[in-house]
Amino acid sequence: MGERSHHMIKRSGSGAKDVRKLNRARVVVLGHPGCGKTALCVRFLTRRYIGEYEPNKESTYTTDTVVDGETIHLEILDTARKHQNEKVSLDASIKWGDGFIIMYSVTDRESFSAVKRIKRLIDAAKETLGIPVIIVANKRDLDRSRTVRCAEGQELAGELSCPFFEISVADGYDSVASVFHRLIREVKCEFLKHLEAMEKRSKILNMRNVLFRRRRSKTQ
Ligand SMILES: Nc1nc2c(ncn2[C@@H]2O[C@H](COP(=O)(O)OP(=O)(O)OP(=O)(O)O)[C@@H](O)[C@H]2O)c(=O)[nH]1
Repeated sequence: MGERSHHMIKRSGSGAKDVRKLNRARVVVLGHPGCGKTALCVRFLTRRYIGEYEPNKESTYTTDTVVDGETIHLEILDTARKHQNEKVSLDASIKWGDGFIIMYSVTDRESFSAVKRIKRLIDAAKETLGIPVIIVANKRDLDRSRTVRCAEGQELAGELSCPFFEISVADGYDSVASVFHRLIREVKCEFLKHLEAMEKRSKILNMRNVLFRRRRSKTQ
């Protein structure tokens, strides 16, 4: 996985099995303008739904949340409209993140079409497989104005191998929390895979060093 320097790993006392714990994670919320990114972040942070937000505003929020009994410190980047067309700054935001929410509105086909493009940007910027990405369809309360069927969202998510949620930020907090918690679980899972790969690599290097030293002592 990408840069992991900001993560802290807690280890238990001597003799006990090491406990690897992800203490912090960075989440980036991406999506076409007006799909509800700020509403999603504010709902998660405050449990409240506020109808209108300043558009085009990029914000970073921090919060502590408990997932599966473990507290995790989250930094959440709510990307702004300008970013959707500015590849360089979007790249920087993507490199910063550990996990991603790509959002669209079920009332806006254009926002649905943007999902694939955004996913490609994430894959290109991270240059590695297994980046945790969740696709979120929002505004399901506006069923009469719906232009994207739930099945289309599910199909797209399947194609991109991402978990999928269809929610209404306006309607409640629980589904919003489920999105963030699922993403944190995915980030944790990738983090552990990354640790295991590093440990395996260091074991192989150690073995090579031991063999090398043995061979040298024999020839001396
Ligand atoms: N009916 C309904 N409206 C919503 C929902 N979520 C957000 N909205 C409304 O959609 C509009 C845009 O929401 P924002 O959260 O500002 O969207 P954004 O993606 O942050 O927009 P930009 O900052 O312009 O990129 C606001 O008027 C919200 O009140 C929802 O679940 N249902």
